[in-house]
Amino acid sequence: MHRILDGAEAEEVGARSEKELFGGRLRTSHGMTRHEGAAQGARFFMMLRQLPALLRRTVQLGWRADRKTLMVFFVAEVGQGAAATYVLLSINTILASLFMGSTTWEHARSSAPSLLYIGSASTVSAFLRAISTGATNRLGPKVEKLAATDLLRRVVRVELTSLEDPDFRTLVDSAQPGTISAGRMIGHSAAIIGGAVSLLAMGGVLAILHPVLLPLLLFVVIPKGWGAVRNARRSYQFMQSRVEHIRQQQALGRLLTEQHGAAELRVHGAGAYLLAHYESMAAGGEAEQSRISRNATLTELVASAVSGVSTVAAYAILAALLATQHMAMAGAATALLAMRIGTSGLQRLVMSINQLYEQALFFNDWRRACNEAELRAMTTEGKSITGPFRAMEVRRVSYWYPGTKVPAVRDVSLSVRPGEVVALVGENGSGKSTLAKIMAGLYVAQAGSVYWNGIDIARANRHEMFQHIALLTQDFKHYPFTARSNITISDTRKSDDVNALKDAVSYADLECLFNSLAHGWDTVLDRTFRGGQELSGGQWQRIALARAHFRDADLVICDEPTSSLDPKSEIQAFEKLRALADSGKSVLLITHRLASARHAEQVVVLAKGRVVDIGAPEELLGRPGTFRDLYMMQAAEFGQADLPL
Ligand SMILES: Nc1ncnc2c1ncn2[C@@H]1O[C@H](COP(=O)(O)OP(=O)(O)OP(=O)(O)O)[C@@H](O)[C@H]1O
Repeated sequence: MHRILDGAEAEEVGARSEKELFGGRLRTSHGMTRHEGAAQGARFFMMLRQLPALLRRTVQLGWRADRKTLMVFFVAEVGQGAAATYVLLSINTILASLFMGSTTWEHARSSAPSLLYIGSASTVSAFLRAISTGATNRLGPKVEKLAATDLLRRVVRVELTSLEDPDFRTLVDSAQPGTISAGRMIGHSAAIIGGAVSLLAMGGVLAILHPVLLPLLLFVVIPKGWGAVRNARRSYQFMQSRVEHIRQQQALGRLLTEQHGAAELRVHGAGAYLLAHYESMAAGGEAEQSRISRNATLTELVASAVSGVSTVAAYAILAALLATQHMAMAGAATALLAMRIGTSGLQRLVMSINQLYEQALFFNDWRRACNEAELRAMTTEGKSITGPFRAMEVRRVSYWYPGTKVPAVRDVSLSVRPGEVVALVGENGSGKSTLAKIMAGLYVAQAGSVYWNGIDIARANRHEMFQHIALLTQDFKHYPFTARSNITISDTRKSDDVNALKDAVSYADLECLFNSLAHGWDTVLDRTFRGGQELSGGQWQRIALARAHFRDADLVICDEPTSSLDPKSEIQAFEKLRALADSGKSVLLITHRLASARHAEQVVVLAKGRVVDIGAPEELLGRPGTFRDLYMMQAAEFGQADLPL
């Protein structure tokens, strides 16, 4: 049986796991997600100051999600407030009549219609409450969906470098709860608006009865509000300090459950090892959460005690007003009723404000992520790229990954023309993939320029440029969709074009495979879905080839496109890429198979980010240099010492 660890022990065990797996104790920095309110301390009045803006934002979201339902909600809430005022004032009239002293049959009879009206007003109020609850329940999910899609729409457009930036990733991750918060804020805002309307009604009645009753109401409720806000701040700060931990814990959880890598995990016995670390990392969070709950209970107790004392004082003052004849009996009875209703209403109001504020802290992360994603979006402006591809010129380009001092690509120049295969070769880490991403317009070089048909792509509309490019990378996506969608996803504008699909399938020699799939082209290529099927690595690579072909782009960028193919298929694949170039397309080919580079018009050899050799393959093989050395090394491995000169 597991021994329950105390807080310090659990923290220590969690820290050990983090060090072993992730190289150190995690930063508890909030990165971009630091929220001023939580950092300064969410003071009650600061919260009240923010309330109008919060309500405005929630209403705006509700308006965007479903304006008709929002209007219905408002009408129902105002109606409830009016009904509550009417009921209370009518009760006061009846009580006044009863306390006149003579409880005669006439008095009772004259009160009967008022009682009937009170009953009707209460029924209407209940009816309106049901309508406003229904409207709130309908709006919440709609707003949540709106917030989630708003965020995804923005994130999907950001520059690739932003997705590799850990701060931005943390921000996007911590914005996820914010989308749920947006939905919840509708409910809390509804409660605030409804509560404020009925409180205004109660306050109005109390003010009519005696002005001192109004501040009394506040004294009872303010301590509760203070406690709630204090706890909201704690739980937000806790969540923020654990965002990084939670991400890493979730990564461990995924490793334990996902199919990819499951075989290795079992054979190497890494499952139990990772599970143990998962448990110890979770223990740290658990201990912290228990500490926060203890503090929250303490705060609640203090708040309830102070509020209790205020309630006793309020009733004592009411009794004093009655005793000193500053208030009539009927008025005191109505005031008691209004105080009772008002106190619980005000308490609910304070709680709703607090809950709205708590959700707003997460919602603000969502807003921050949306704004940041907007700032990091790839521009859709710039010079238009139209007409067929004529040339790409790379001139003295250098690129540094964010936070690195050594450039991954330095001072590189080359060109690509229609009908050419340009092969990028070089050792691991020499900068080939980075250069390909720069040429694809995914990274913007810090020095030098890339020109597409003479237009500097840093100043061009890159979305238009992408329409001319197909990308086939080493880590191409295995979409958990049908075989058909896995190919047509490269150009969704023509996903119904059966002839283009057939061409792509035939290009990648996939006919036999597709005919053998249980549901043909409609088979889902993921075993974790019912009826799904898994493919081999080589078969997946053919799907990726078909995907690139389906796009029918001017420039095809292939990063190690054949690493999983058998020798025969590999030779065929290179022949197909050659044929693609012969049909007028351009191919940028990254490969470690130097024999295949021989079919290129131009070979560019990279070392430590620099071009160390460039020229036609025969030319490079004919003179001493890196390409010739590497080629000889590979040839010797296959027992072909002679160069194919
Ligand atoms: N996202 C990244 N952030 C920071 N550094 C990176 C990133 N990607 C690559 N690098 C670094 O940039 C350098 C060039 O990497 P790149 O992937 O371009 O090499 P490559 O020639 O394609 O290697 P390989 O043949 O192994 O695929 C390497 O030192 C690598 O560590």
